[in-house]
Amino acid sequence: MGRVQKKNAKGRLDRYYFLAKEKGYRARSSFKILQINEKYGHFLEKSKVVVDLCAAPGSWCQVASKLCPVNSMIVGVDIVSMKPLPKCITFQSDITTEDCRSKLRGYLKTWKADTVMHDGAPNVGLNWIQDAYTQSQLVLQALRLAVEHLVPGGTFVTKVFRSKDYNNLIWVFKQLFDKVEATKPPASRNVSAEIFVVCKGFKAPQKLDPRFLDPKEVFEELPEGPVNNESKVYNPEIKKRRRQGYEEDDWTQFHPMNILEWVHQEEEVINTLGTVSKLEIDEKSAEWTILKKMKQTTIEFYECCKDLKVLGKKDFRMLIRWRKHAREELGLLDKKDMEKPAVEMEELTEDQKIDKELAELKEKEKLNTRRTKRRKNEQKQKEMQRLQMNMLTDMQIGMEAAENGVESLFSLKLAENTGQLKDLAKGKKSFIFNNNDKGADKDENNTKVLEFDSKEEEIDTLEDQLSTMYDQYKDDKMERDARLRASTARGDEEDEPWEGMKEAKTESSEGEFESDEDDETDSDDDEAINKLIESIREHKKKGQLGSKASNFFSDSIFQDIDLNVAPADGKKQNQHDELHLPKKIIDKKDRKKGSEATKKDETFEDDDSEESEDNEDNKGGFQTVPNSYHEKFNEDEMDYETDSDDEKSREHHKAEIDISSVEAMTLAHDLAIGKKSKSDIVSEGYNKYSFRDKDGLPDWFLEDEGKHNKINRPITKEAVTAMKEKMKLLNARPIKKVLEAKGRKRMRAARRLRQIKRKSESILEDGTKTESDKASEIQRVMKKMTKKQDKPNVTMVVARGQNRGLQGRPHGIRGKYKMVDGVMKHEMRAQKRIEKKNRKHKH
Ligand SMILES: C[S@@+](CC[C@H](N)C(=O)[O-])C[C@H]1O[C@@H](n2cnc3c(N)ncnc32)[C@H](O)[C@@H]1O
Repeated sequence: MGRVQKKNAKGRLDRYYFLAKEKGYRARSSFKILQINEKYGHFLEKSKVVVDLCAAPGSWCQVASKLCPVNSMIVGVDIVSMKPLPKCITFQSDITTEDCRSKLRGYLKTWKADTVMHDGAPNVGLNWIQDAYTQSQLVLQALRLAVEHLVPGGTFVTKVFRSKDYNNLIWVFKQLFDKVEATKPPASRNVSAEIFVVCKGFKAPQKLDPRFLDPKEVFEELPEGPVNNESKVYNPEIKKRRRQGYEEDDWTQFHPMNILEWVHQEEEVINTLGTVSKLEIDEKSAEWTILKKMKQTTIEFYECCKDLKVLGKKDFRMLIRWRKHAREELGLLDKKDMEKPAVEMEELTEDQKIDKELAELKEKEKLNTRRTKRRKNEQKQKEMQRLQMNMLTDMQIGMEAAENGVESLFSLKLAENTGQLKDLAKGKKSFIFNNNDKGADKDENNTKVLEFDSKEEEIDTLEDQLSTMYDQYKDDKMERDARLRASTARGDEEDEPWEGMKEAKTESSEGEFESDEDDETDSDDDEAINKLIESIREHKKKGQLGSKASNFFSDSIFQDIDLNVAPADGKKQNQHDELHLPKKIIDKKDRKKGSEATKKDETFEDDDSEESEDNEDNKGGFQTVPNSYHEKFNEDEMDYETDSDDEKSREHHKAEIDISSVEAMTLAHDLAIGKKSKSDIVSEGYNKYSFRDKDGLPDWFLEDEGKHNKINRPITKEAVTAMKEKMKLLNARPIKKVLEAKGRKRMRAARRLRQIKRKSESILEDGTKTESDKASEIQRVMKKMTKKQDKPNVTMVVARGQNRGLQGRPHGIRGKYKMVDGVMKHEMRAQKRIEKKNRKHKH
């Protein structure tokens, strides 16, 4: 039993009191209904109409308004006046009167309540008899109102007190509800005799026997019979119908008894506990000084003695055990105990001992298997949760490995069992443990041990495993992450800032650069270029090019290239046969023949010059063809006429270029002001990361390295400012809502126009009217349809005094109205006054 609270002023200031203050509830009893609601299936959350009987000061109403669905109707009534509550209707009335019934009916109208709550307690106090009687009456009245207003299946929560009428009331509740349960929420003080009864599933009988709600019938006295108080101790909630009323000359319900008297008592010991309210302790008595020292005389024992009415079975057992020890201490052993012959334990035979041990072992084994099963289940559950919550990160790799192996990929326990732990400790990793290898030997733990002949083989296998796991991890990640899927499909470099000219990933391109440097034949160059284009096309087909690269290669000149891979033997063919350049460009080239002003691409300057020397007509070599995209960056380097198509194409590129990072902006600035040239960018591409030896490195390693091994590009203040401006502009764009509203406005205007048209047409078709009539009618229609509709006048109403918190239309108000607080109305009036004054001054 927990600590018993004191029922004095200080005792009331318990944690619920402070909690209620903190949460803004008007009374600590709010927690009672909160706890009841929690325990009995959150019925408030499902209630659209709630009636709170005896609601003052209103904390239950507050809870209801918080938990019930939005726009629920909460009606509270109390005999005393209540401060208005937001979202609640409250009124003052005695729930036992006809006035209350009719008012309630008036508020609920045709609605039926899902929940009726009653926390009534008579206000008289001091007089126990009067209290108990009026309380039971109040409960019956509350039940009457509940029966009148509850929906079938509805819930009724009421407070009852431990009294003679308790069982009778419970019996009545059971006739009217499917499920009736008594509860004492933790927020209800132990010192209080209040109990809450939760009745669920209102049966809503067609006809109700009036005797159910008649106090005279319900609380009718039963013929006297023997009282079994003992049963009250061990089964306080016994469902027997006993209507005995109050005992003769017993007008109180509070019966204290001296504890020593009970200890000395020989008969009816347990029965006494059923009748007594409190066991009083006389601290001065000599016997108590002995009993006080017993280890059984605990703080809990003291607390239990204070109020026997609120004790449970466990507490009564503790009291009875304490009495036995007390009697032993005082030398008052029970006669029965004295008479009882001591039971001697017979020695077990050998067979019996073995049987017992066996049974114990079996039990242990059972427990063990149960425990392992439970652990496995728990692990599975965790795993499921991880999956559901998308918590699978790189850690997953290790987790999956743990699932594959006995315990993990590197099971030290297993190494210990096989005697290899020492070698491992020395750093000799010449073995791993794997469950999946079929050819491996099985050790006693049903685990296969793989021994490797050489270190290399071991490393290879490990790498294979890691690569497979990494692939699987990537697949899983792609499956889960749609964004990742999309970005992979677009190409991984999508969001990366400009990194300079990247080393081509394909073997062919790598070879190409090398062959360039080695100064090999032109045919080799051509072949390599063809391969490069081919590989680009393949990438494009697979959608593996980044958006910038896609933009670049989507230029029309690339579409027209007819790839014809040059023969590897190096035989030179006509350049036009090998690589068909777009006709447009060839024409331009032809037109340019003989012109000395041809400027060449800086990057391939040497090659081009060589070629021009070799072949004047540019027939023998590959010609770098300028396109509009290049022109944008280096217009003065290009020398060809621009026609309208080129203009369009240039515009198209301009529109598509989106500088999305400060680095890119810096680069763009540098290019624009001539601080950087194209060749600078190309040479920047050759950085310390460009020629890394990637041979044989696993994908996961390269990918991870790619994320971090990047050149730190300088950024300028101007670029940062430009980016900020760009973002500002982006932010300044109207939000979706505004755009939608504008769209709606336009739609309405179009609809009006259509209507005007339709009406005008019908007017025009009317043969009975003159032309002038028709014209004036059309004008009228147009005026009517385009007229701005005046906003309806809204009357501001301030509710003062008793009217505060009143629901519904205020008396004497017509048309649209709005409830406002006084301050707002005053302020608005003042504002209008000032405006009027200003207008006058201006005139
Ligand atoms: C314990 S309080 C209720 C507290 C309320 N549930 C809350 O949390 O704020 C008991 C209330 O019952 C009211 N009461 C007692 N007899 C009543 C009656 N006949 N009709 C209406 N209310 C009554 C008292 O006025 C008192 O406010």
